[in-house]
Amino acid sequence: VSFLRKPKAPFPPGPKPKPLIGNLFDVPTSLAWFTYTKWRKQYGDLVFFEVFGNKFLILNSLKATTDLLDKRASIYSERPTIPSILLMEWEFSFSFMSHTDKWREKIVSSALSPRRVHDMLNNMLTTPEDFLEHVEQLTTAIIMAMVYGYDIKSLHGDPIVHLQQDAIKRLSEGAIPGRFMVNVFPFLQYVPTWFPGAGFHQYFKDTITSVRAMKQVPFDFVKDNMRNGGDRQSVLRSLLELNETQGGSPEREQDMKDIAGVAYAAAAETTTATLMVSVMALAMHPEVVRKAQAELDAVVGLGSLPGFEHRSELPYCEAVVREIFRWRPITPVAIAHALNVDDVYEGYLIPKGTIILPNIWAMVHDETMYPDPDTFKPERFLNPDGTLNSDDLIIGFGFGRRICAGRHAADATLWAATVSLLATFNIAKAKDAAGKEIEIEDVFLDGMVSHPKPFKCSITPRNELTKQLVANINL
Ligand code: HEM
Repeated sequence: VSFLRKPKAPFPPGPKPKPLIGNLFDVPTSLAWFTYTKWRKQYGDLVFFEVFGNKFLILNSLKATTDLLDKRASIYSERPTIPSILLMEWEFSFSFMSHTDKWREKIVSSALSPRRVHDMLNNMLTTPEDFLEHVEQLTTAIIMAMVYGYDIKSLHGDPIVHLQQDAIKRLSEGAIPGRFMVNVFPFLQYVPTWFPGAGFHQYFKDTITSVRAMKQVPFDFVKDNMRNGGDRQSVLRSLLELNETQGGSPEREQDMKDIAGVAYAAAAETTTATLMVSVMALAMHPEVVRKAQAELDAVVGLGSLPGFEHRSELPYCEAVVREIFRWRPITPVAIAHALNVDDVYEGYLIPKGTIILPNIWAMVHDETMYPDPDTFKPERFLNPDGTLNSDDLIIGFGFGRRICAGRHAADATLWAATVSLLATFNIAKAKDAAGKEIEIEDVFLDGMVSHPKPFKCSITPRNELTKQLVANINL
């Protein structure tokens, strides 16, 4: 009786597909969020497209995203499978996470100890030109302490950091849509290794070795620590102890090793990139630096370091942090969700299996919410009397059941690092030999996590007092 069925609702609007290949030639191969945002003007908040029968839906507004990913979370919370990610054994990272409560209290707060931020300040004083590396070292140290109870002193020569950097580099490269044809034609994974163009087999094989080592070596470290009665707390350790109290299943132990392995990917790279945005935004906006420093001096006092106990008394600094997350989100298209049944929204059919791409970039640049969206303006989060307004949603952390599990840790890290830097250093554009300011290019690199293009800036102690403060911090 299918001919009696009511005609199905149409798909949402989008570029017109060609037979078989669909929109293969319409989809952007780099910096996708700019194209998706352009499509918003043309097609609207929902943009639908197809590539070889795979269906995609771009969500270009916060309303549509909340309506679907939050209010209908029960059907919009799967993750799509990306062939290259499976073939590299990276898939564990996208299919887990219900253990988030354990992360918070004890472990997160000890990993965020002020000592690590102070280490960064100290490094800024000694070699300010390496500021990007100091930022990366801070976030890596925090994550490694949180997940493994493992202390790093430097990014250079640390064996565990090295393993993680290699694995993540391979993930980023391997997941770029156009990098491996196997993502477009999944059947290619079955062609033999000697087949022309099958070089990806070797790449994936090496990646598997790299990913396994990246998970195994720090796991052994935690096990050793537990066996020897060490008292280093960590997420992995508390998961393993939980497993032991429940009878100790080897499969679950394997899962836990995998969960911990994702830490560097999900946590260190994202937080590093956001801190880079922080330094970039401050260097480009001297008036913001001045206002934030004035607030810090009034509340904390020049020559002292801010702590979390000051956070609620620093509304302007809080607005700066919110604006950093908004202005240049480092996960501009979040992480794809997948829909597991047919759904109808606003009169359109969204078919089962559609891959949902939340375009965070379009949402944080929505002029009805954030007028003049490309301008870095912390005031947009303040009431006229200088208190914070109610817009405290950080869109950059994603949505619904899949919202970032580390958002509190990330937010706290960004806050602590940003206000500590502001309290002790002037951050400004660097100058060339002739004394002329070197402009900072507002350019971001492509990837799952979009970093600012490396840039130069000047980081100098505010005065002799803050210089001495930082120099003596660790003594
Ligand atoms: C500024 C830093 C960070 C940003 C911008 C960020 C952003 C995101 C985004 C956009 C998602 C996907 C949300 C969605 O699918 O709707 C996500 C997921 C996730 N994040 Fe973060 N993240 C950051 C830091 C962290 C940190 C520090 C951790 C761990 C300590 C972490 C752990 C995770 C995990 C485990 C998931 C997967 C959640 C799931 O699939 O259920 N992230 N993050």
